Amino acid sequence: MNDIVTFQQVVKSYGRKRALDGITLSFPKGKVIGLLGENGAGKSTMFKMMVNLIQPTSGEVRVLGQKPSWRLNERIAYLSDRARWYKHHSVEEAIRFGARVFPHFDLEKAKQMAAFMKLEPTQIVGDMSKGQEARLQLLLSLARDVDLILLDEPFSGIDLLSREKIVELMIDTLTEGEKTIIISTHDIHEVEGLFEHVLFLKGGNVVSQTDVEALRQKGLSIQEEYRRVMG
Ligand SMILES: Nc1ncnc2c1ncn2[C@@H]1O[C@H](COP(=O)(O)OP(=O)(O)OP(=O)(O)O)[C@@H](O)[C@H]1O
Repeated sequence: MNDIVTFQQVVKSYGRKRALDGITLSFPKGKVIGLLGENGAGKSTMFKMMVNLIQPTSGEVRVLGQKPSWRLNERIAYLSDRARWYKHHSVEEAIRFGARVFPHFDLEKAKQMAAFMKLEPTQIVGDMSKGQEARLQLLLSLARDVDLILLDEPFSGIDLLSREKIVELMIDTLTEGEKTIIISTHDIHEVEGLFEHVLFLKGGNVVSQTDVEALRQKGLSIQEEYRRVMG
């Protein structure tokens, strides 16, 4: 199995609104993948389907070769674009809580990432800035030793320099392994170096998908390709 997630003719309707319009695509295994598209293109809807939070109106989704289910979610880390952490927890407590409740959580890795992301162990979530909380959320997902990591807009609220550092850390730690990471973001320029494969979504359908190496060989950046296919 070379594809970790597949969508076959997937439609999702909310009343008369079609969030996904018969989408057929597959996400290759073992890569860092960008799921890119304008507001309302259907990215969050796709993530939620992969973790069984919503079901397709019609069509079929397969994740790790199976129908999405709560049981399968043990092998997936999912960071929602609306995620909030417990306000009263300190960074240290959040990490210990993560180790208790999330399957395959690497406590040591989480502590190292917190230090790298300049989060003090005693800092309280309720007192954090948006960007600090976003860093905490991100590390709690990245510290899980799972097959598939889904990050829905993980960098929003994180300032430019911190984002660049975090992206560097992710490039160092993620691009070599077996894991598949799917990331949606609007900050394409700053995370260019992270992606190995990109999918472009528009109006509930995939308009293009390509390996980033193939783009580079054509002398194109992801941002230039985005403008070309979305324009
Ligand atoms: N619960 C819902 N009820 C009605 N419409 C919805 C619901 N959830 C999503 N939609 C609609 O489905 C479409 C796709 O939404 P989705 O959140 O998947 O987009 P997105 O690509 O993640 O957007 P963004 O980049 O703004 O986060 C949008 O038009 C949105 O308004």
